[in-house]
Amino acid sequence: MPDILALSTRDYALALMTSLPDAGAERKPLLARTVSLPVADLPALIELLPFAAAGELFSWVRRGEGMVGWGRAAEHVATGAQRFASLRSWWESVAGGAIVRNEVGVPGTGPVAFGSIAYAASSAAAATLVVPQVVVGRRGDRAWLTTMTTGDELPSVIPPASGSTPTAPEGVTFADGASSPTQWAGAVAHAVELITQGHLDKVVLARDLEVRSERPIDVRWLLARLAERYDNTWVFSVDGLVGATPEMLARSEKGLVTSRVLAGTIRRTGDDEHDLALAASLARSSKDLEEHEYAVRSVADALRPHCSSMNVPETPFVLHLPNVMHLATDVTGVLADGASSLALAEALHPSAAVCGTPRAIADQVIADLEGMDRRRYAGPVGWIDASGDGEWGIALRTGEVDPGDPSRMRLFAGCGIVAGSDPEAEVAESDAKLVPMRDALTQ
Ligand SMILES: C=C(O[C@@H]1C=C(C(=O)O)C=C[C@H]1O)C(=O)O
Repeated sequence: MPDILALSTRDYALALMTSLPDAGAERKPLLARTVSLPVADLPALIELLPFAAAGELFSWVRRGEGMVGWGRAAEHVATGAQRFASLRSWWESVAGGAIVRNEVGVPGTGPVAFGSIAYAASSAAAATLVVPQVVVGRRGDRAWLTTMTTGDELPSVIPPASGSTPTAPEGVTFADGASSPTQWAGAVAHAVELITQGHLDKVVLARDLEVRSERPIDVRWLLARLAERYDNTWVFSVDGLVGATPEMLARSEKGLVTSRVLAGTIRRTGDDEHDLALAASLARSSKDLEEHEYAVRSVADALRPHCSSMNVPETPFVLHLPNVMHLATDVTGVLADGASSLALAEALHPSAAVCGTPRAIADQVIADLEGMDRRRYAGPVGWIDASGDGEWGIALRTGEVDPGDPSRMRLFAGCGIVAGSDPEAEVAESDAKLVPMRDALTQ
């Protein structure tokens, strides 16, 4: 294994391509070493990412804190109904058998894996956990560097410097995905009918857009734009899935569990005074409050068996993002059964924020009306450490780089549909939710 931190970023990318661990390498124990880094001169985390293929770059960053990683020391892929269980048991054995030197000791240090999980058991997309070769993290006034390998020797550690300048996408075009906005409005109208007839209370319907660029998409460009503009979100990159999600499915840290539930949305106009009036109307809108209530209940019900005490606020607050505002509720609990963050994400997925109520009927309506595979959109995305602590957001405001053609991507966005939903307004809301990724690709 070459000394990866001593290489230029371009050489590094080449070295990476020629030194991926062979199939048998994962059977060796994972070696992980975390050292403290001086915070003072550390560049912004996303700026540290080297030039590499989309699937080799990892990010979980909010307001300059979090982690970035690159390379692959180990990985596990799973599909089907057992995908969560398969990832969990793989991680338990890898992290449990790891040889670790950790001089920092905060959540996210030591062995760590980034993951993203297909929304549906029937999806053609997989669920993956990837242990990067290098992770750099920052939290408050602490920063660290973790190197990991399943080979014999850890890469030698030198303080990281900024990677090369990311390249802007060029000649980007967008085309309808599985359905045109008009067809999708038809699906929404159909869903409203099913709800009015009493078949279900709420269903979340999504649509997709096909993106083509004249050159391979440099995900570092997208991450930097998203981080700069959406500081109320977690800016993620896992295995070519890139986005800025405002919704935290499950965070678990030292026995405290939190989940940020979003449902109920209004578009921003750009006029601050008008937006404040809209925020007030959102907080009073019975349609949005109803949609929100279903989502909060689904999260609280799924967390309760794992918690000794819980706090479920009765009234949501309004979360302001540059493109939209959401009704939001932060649910917290004290963990009673030692479930890992990934096990909690499994228990919570899919919440009514991305599926509906009742869940089984909503899932069937989604399968019948959406006419597409959500792949990893609306599935959990995040990270887990050796203690099981971690953060799993819902992969929203996101796009997936085509693994076979890095100049192509698919973007996704969806809306909660209830009895009072208007199909045209839902098309406009889904357009607003596509704005972060569209802008990152074009501006
Ligand atoms: C489904 C999405 O967003 C979800 C649906 C929301 C709504 O319908 O109001 C709000 C936030 C998210 O929970 C998406 O962004 O694609």
